Amino acid sequence: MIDPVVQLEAVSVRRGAATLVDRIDWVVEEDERWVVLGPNGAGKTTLMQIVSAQLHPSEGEAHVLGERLGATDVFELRPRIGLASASLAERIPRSEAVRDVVVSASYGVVGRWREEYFRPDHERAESLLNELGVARLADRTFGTLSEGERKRVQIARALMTDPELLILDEPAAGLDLGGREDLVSTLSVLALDGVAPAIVLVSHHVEEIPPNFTHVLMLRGGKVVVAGPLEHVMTEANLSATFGMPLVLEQTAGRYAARRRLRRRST
Ligand SMILES: Nc1ncnc2c1ncn2[C@@H]1O[C@H](COP(=O)(O)OP(=O)(O)OP(=O)(O)O)[C@@H](O)[C@H]1O
Repeated sequence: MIDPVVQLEAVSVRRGAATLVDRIDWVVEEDERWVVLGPNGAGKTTLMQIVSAQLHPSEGEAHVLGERLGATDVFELRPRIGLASASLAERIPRSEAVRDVVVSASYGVVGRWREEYFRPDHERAESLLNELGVARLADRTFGTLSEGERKRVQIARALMTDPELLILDEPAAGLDLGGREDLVSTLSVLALDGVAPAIVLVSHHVEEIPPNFTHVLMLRGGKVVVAGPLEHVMTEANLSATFGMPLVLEQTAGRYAARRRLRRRST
C-alpha cells in the first residue's frame, strides 16, 4: 500500500499559552488536490509549515511523504516538497534573473550560488516557465515583475524539483481580477495533470478554488471545522461556521462564490 502524502494525527502547535494549531487529524492522498480555507489567524500558514517540514508539531504525530517529522532528516525531505509562500518570496533577491529563481530550486537555495547550472536544469526551468505562461520573462530580474508574474515564477520554482507534494500558500494574494482568473485556470489544468503531485492550496476566498480541485479543509481558531470531498463538505453551513458569519454560497460551472446573508427586514 502507498503511504499517504500527508498524515497528521492529533497535531498541535503551541507558542507559550497560545495554541496555533489544535489537535488536527488530516490525510492527503497522492491523487488529491486540497484547498485549505479559513479566516485570518486560523492557523493555515502554521499548518503549511508542518506539512512542508519547516516546523515540528508540539504534540501529535506528523508523517509527510512517509517520513515521520522528528525522526527523519528534514534536509532530505524538503527537496521532495514544492513550496510557494509569501515568506519564501521575500527571500528571493530582487536582482535575481527569473531563470535563476527557478533553476536554483534544484540546489535547495534561494539566490544564485553557482556561476553555472547544468543544461538539463535550465531546460527544465524553461519548460516550467513556459507551462506557467511566463517563458518570455526568463531574462528579466525578479524585482521588475508584476505581482501576478512573480506568483507564476514561484509556482514554476516550486515545481522545479519534481516534488511529490506541492504547497501553494495564498498564491492569489495581491493579484488583480485578471491575474486571479489566469492563476485559477492554470491551477485547474495542473489539477487534472496525471503526473502532477498532490496539491495543497491555501486561500481565504472560495472564489479562488480552481475547478478540478477535489477536497477542502476548513480551519477556524486552529481547529478543523470540517474536511473532506468538496462536493460533500462545501456547504453554506460549514462555510458560515468557518468564517463566523451567515453566508450564502453559490456554485456555477465548477466555481464558487460567497457573500454575507442579508437579514430580512421585518415589516
Ligand atoms: N509565536 C507566536 N506566538 C503566539 N501566537 C502566534 C505566534 N505565531 C503566530 N501566532 C498566532 O497564531 C495564529 C495562526 O497564525 P497563522 O499565520 O498560522 O494563521 P493564518 O490562518 O495563516 O492567518 P492569515 O490568513 O492571516 O495569514 C494567529 O492568530 C497568529 O497571531
